[in-house]
Amino acid sequence: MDSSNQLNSSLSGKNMKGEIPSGLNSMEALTELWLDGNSLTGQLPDMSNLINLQIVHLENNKLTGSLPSYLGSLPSLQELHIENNSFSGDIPRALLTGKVNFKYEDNPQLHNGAQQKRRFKIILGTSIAVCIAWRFSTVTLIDILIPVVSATLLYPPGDSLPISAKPSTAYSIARGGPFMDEGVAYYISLSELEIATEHFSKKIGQGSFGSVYYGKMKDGKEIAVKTMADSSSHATKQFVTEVALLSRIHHRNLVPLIGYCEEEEQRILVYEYMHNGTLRDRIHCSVNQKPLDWLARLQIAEDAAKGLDSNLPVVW
Ligand SMILES: Nc1ncnc2c1ncn2[C@@H]1O[C@H](COP(=O)(O)OP(=O)(O)OP(=O)(O)O)[C@@H](O)[C@H]1O
Repeated sequence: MDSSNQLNSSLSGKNMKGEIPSGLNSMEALTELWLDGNSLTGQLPDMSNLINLQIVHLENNKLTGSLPSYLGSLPSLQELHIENNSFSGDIPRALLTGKVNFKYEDNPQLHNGAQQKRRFKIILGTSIAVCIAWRFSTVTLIDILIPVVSATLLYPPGDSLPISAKPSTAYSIARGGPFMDEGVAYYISLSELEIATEHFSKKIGQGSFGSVYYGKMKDGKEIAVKTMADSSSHATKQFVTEVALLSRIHHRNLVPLIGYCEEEEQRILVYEYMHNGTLRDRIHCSVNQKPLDWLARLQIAEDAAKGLDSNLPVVW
């Protein structure tokens, strides 16, 4: 993951089995996909939305099916390696122009349309020569056979149609910006917070800012209340910056700040309560939940990267 909101997945040689999940297509920030040296099966999922994809390594798997023609039109694609799989059908011509570093050896059922055409031309030449020689020696079925053979050779079955210049509709989908212009953190009185947290009785965590408590507002909204233990100038600055920034910035990948409190030497931040535990717990499977699959982990990395997008000032 780099600072320019890019994501690459390096899952080479991880002994992965099964199909490449179709959810991959929603990871538009993906720039590199390394899945080589696994035991992946099935067809390629739709990847037509991955307009930032530059490098794809799928070699040494058990993938089947044909190569979709949009692959040759992915605007950022520079490298595509699919050697030693079981792909079949014709290779999209756009992948053979040299623009993409394309490696496809050891896919016995995969055909290079251009080479196949040359082979047909040679066969056509030979057939005509044989026919002419035969024509001079006999007048049996030749008059019928020549038009049939020519027609078959000029339009070989399976020769792919020219690729449409029309771009995939996926590229033209308008996407909204990362900011949502709604909600501003508001002031919550200490007495209100004491009621909501039952006098700060349910501690749910501890961070560098201070202790975090569970609470429930009068309207039933569940909250995480961060109390500031440190009264140093650095902590004060952090508090002021966090309130100022998070009041303005709402992003679907950032926990929403609901309100704040500054009373009787107390500095408190009130966030929306997140039910699914911490990311750390989920990643390390320390909660009683099913382990996350690699796609979910990749999605989390992408969402975290979006939250840290360079357009947002970050408080460390
Ligand atoms: N919005 C929330 N919903 C549910 N639990 C939360 C929430 N915010 C914090 N917690 C709990 O409180 C703990 C401490 O959170 P906090 O954000 O203060 O620190 P941190 O992110 O763990 O570390 P740091 O203070 O260094 O950023 C978390 O690990 C989590 O268990």
